Amino acid sequence: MTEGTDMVTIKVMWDEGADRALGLPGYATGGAAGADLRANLPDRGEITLQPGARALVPTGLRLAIPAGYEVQLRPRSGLALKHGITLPNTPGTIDSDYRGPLGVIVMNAGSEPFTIAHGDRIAQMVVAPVVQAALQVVEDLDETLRGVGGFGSTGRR
Ligand SMILES: O=c1ccn([C@H]2C[C@H](O)[C@@H](COP(=O)(O)OP(=O)(O)OP(=O)(O)O)O2)c(=O)[nH]1
Repeated sequence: MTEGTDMVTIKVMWDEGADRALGLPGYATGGAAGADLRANLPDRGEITLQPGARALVPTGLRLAIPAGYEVQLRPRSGLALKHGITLPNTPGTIDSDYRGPLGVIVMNAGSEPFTIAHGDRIAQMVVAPVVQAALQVVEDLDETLRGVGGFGSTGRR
């Protein structure tokens, strides 16, 4: 644990048939925000994504995230830059009350086929606090400098 970094305990259960030898997601450095998730493909061995294709890649894990937190699934920048590998739903949302298999939706936005092998680090998980909104209907909203301007209303530069 790095000094200054908050820590929360997340209970993890291995999925049936998952390869436990891959180990739990790990933080590469003391200051890393994300723990890398590995493709857990003991039966299939690998998945090849053609350009533009996507697949649900199992991690072999189930989580019990404490109430008040979520897990976000994010792409790895190296895979994104070198191969165009991304997550179409980034950041993927893992709810604190979800107990099913943790899957990563991986998409090949590159121009070459890309093969994900068993044990490859395909994405990263970031733990974040959650705030829920109490939505309240009113007839007027307060005035602001921006007002209704949006979608580029402040210009390009
Ligand atoms: O990349 C993802 C996204 C979601 N999930 C799981 C955990 C999450 O808690 C659940 C539901 O996700 P989400 O709310 O994004 O999906 P939905 O399409 O709105 O489905 P639902 O009606 O089940 O909420 O699916 C994953 O395993 N990987």
